[in-house]
Amino acid sequence: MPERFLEVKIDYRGQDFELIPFGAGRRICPGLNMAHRMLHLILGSLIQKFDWKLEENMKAQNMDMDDKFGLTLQKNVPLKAIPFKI
Ligand code: HEM
Repeated sequence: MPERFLEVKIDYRGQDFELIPFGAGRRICPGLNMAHRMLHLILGSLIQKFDWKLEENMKAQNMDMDDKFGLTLQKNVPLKAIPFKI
């Protein structure tokens, strides 16, 4: 639910410990600014240039959305999204 971050003023640059995708403190990711710029471009390009489908016989409503316990949240069963050019 990415929309849970809309309207929320959480700093992702290592100030609010409820969200630290780049770590925090002295060893914080030095690529943070570059990643922040690139991510929007990459994600935007993937959405604009391709349509996406699930594996054969897989329906969105049957997708396994369970997660694994750990330091970061990972899907229990990896999502295989197949791009096809528009
Ligand atoms: C979405 C993209 C990225 C994420 C989520 C990410 C996340 C992280 C995290 C969590 C750490 C560990 C920080 C810590 O120990 O507190 C880290 C370290 C590091 N990242 Fe990134 N990173 C990203 C992109 C990049 C990019 C684009 C570069 C370089 C161009 C980069 C270079 C590094 C380096 C060199 C370290 C080691 C820093 C150190 O140990 O002092 N990262 N990153």
